[in-house]
Amino acid sequence: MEEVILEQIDAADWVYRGEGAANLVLAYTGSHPAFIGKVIRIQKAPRNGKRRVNGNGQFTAHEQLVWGEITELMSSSSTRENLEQLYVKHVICPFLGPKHVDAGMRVRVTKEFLESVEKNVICKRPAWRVDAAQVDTYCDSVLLISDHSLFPNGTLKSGACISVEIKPKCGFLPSSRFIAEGNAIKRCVTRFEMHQALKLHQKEISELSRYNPLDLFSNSRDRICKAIKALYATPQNNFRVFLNGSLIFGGLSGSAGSTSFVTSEAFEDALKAVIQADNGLRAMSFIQLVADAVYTSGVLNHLLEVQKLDTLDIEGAIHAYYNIISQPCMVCRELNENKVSDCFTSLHSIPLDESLKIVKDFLIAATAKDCSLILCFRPREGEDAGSLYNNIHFESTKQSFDYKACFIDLDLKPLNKMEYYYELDKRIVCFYTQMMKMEDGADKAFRRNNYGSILR
Ligand SMILES: O=P(O)(O)O[C@@H]1[C@@H](OP(=O)(O)O)[C@H](OP(=O)(O)O)[C@H](O)[C@H](OP(=O)(O)O)[C@H]1OP(=O)(O)O
Ligand SMILES: Nc1ncnc2c1ncn2[C@@H]1O[C@H](COP(=O)(O)OP(=O)(O)OP(=O)(O)O)[C@@H](O)[C@H]1O
Ligand SMILES: [Zn+2]
Repeated sequence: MEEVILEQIDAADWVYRGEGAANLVLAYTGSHPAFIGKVIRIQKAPRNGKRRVNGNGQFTAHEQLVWGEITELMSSSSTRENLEQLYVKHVICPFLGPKHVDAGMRVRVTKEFLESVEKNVICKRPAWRVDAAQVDTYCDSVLLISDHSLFPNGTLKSGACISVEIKPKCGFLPSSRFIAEGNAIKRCVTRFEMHQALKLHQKEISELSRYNPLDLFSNSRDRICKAIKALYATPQNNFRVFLNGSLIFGGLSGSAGSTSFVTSEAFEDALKAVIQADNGLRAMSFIQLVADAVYTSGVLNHLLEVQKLDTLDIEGAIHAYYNIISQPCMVCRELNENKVSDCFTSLHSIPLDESLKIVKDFLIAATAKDCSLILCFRPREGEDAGSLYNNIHFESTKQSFDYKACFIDLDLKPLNKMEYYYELDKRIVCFYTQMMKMEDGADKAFRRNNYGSILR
């Protein structure tokens, strides 16, 4: 195909779909065959002038060591943007399968295209996202990927299409021997639950989520359903629903508050287009449908395997990181000399390739702990044995759906985030442990007072 360059005149065909901290995502509304059914992912630049810790430019020398053995990543004369795409294609895709991952392709854009897009979508963007970052108009390409909230070649005649986006986060409890005794709580309380407590304290969320990732990854139909119900009740940034590509549930580009009566009524109404159930039953039917698809597709089993590449936990991997950057280990330095356990000392004497593997696997797992899954459904009319898609028969509404499952936001995590990961982990665990102690203390005081009053 002749190379297409997106220019100022093309900007009007791209409409706001959503955004995260790093990228702005636009859906195509025009008629160019190369772009129908696609979205573009445009990199943002923070307004405070600081580069994101994800960084731009190329791999650092230490990153070249970590990723060096994956020749496909090294052989390019690439920019960071190309590397991101090659990382999805050559590192993540083999784990999750090409059916569930679209690495996309880079498309060249002019500065005027990006400036025009920025102007067109500004009114759709949440104010806090606008304040935080703008389109990086110095990029000369954007990533073109399939619009996973639609079916390719879908026409309006082929019926409505409903998709759900789930950010499942980490689905297992770590069991690494490097976890300090004082942090043993990590072995029995999920990272998600502990992080919620800190987020609430920092007012990043207004209520604790009811979602437990262990339920979603449990492989049990009932527990998966429990997880989807919890995501529906407290969606935050973990759950959204789109109808024909338009948001009908959850927070666009950020966190949503807990589901109110009004929100659930509106959702119930929007579901009319796809779920053939009585009013009041559609949302529950939809939740069941999503749970069935998660269960039968088994896609989360693959994701969990990738997450579990993090075998040592950040408390172990951080030492390997210092080996790679050839600097004194700040973690061991902070522990006073007789407290540095033998297992840390032994980690500092492993061969370099072992350290590289530990950190590489940790970073791949970090991608898998932060990505999202989009499940997209369309009602199937009549028998279509030739369909490319999985089929699910939904007994409670007597409907059949085609569905597909794709992962998005499979970004490469920068090596220089390792210290941040260590610090964040410490903060999360510390806050949670303190909170438990205080609750325990308050509980004891409560019991003391009550027994006291009973005795009196
Ligand atoms: O550290 P976490 O678990 O809070 O994850 C971050 C996410 O927070 P959340 O899912 O809300 O807890 C965070 O999501 P939000 O921006 O809060 O929606 C990002 O996905 C961040 O990744 P990156 O810095 O954009 O590459 C994520 O950072 P990574 O840890 O994946 O690098
Ligand atoms: N291929 C896609 N198909 C449909 N919708 C998409 C696609 N990619 C992204 N989106 C939508 O755009 C939103 C933002 O995309 P994405 O998560 O990739 O941004 P990000 O800036 O990388 O996020 P983060 O804050 O996690 O770094 C998603 O939450 C999703 O709703
Ligand atoms: Zn160390």
